[in-house]
Amino acid sequence: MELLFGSNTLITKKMSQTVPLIVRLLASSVSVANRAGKIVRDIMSKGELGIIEKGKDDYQTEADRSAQRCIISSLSAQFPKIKIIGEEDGNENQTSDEYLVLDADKDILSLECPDGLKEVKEEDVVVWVDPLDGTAEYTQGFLEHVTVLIGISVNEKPIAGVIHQPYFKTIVGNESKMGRTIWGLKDAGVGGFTPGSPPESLILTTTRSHSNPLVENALQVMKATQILRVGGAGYKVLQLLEGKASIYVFASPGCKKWDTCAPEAILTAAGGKLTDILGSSYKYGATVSKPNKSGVLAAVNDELHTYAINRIPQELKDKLSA
Ligand SMILES: Nc1ncnc2c1ncn2[C@@H]1O[C@H](COP(=O)(O)O)[C@@H](OP(=O)(O)O)[C@H]1O
Ligand SMILES: [Mg+2]
Ligand SMILES: [Mg+2]
Ligand SMILES: [Mg+2]
Repeated sequence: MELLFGSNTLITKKMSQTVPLIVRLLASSVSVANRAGKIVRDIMSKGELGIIEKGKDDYQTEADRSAQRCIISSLSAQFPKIKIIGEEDGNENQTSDEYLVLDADKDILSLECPDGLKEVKEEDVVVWVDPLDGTAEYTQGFLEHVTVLIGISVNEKPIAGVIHQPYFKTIVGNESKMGRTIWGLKDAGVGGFTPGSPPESLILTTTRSHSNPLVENALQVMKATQILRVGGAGYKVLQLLEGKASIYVFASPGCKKWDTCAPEAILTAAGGKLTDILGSSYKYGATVSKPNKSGVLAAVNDELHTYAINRIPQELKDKLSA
């Protein structure tokens, strides 16, 4: 009787406690990323991509626009004071009831919030949204490279994030399920996939569609046994998380804060590191410049990250220093 009374009290106490903002925001981000992934698939199935050329080798499709509208409408409806920055211009203030998602993932809601994040307020948070990472690959049919990225930063640092893969196929019995969502939270861990150990030999991952002589130079000096060339910052960091590659090298401007915020948060939560090619961390506050001018260098652990930084020639570092 005493035991029953004790556990009931505990349950009541737990339910009456409110879930911290960061956990609620991550749980909502997981739900909305799933919906954005469905939008990305539906637009591809209809076949009307509505491609716009934003710049050289830089495209936007109806999927980028609609997925961003879904994510920004849904998160701003629930967290009105949070600053949300999305890749696609002219979309920030557009809200749409059609795509409104007000659910929050139940498993994430039950995560224990790390002590240092329990008191975070909406005003301290900036969310970076890449509604479709790997647009070039999306238009060319390399659909498994495509991800939806929602990165959560607090006081300029990426502390949580979601990478959703709309085209990841899981076979359950006779049925196949499309899409999976990977998440990470600083000091709490990562989930949604099976982490893999780094490969035995040095395997690099890099851009498939935005290479240039600087990018190639940085790859050559690493003395790797293999170089994987795939689309999207999200997909490349997933390859690190899954043990398919150990270093992501991109010695070029081109990636922006929305490309790296979510991947950096998840990689860091898993024990890895993402910086520019000089080894300095990017900041993710509301007023920072959007381009990652000094490239991207990410590794599964500190040792491999240091190895890579040390191999980049000083001349190349000078060329890319901001
Ligand atoms: N030279 C460049 N010009 C424009 N965008 C670039 C770029 N280099 C990289 N990016 C952006 O960085 C992300 C990862 O690039 P990559 O696949 O080449 O590694 C892509 O995001 P989006 O697909 O979301 O635009 C891509 O557009
Ligand atoms: Mg783009
Ligand atoms: Mg991107
Ligand atoms: Mg994009």
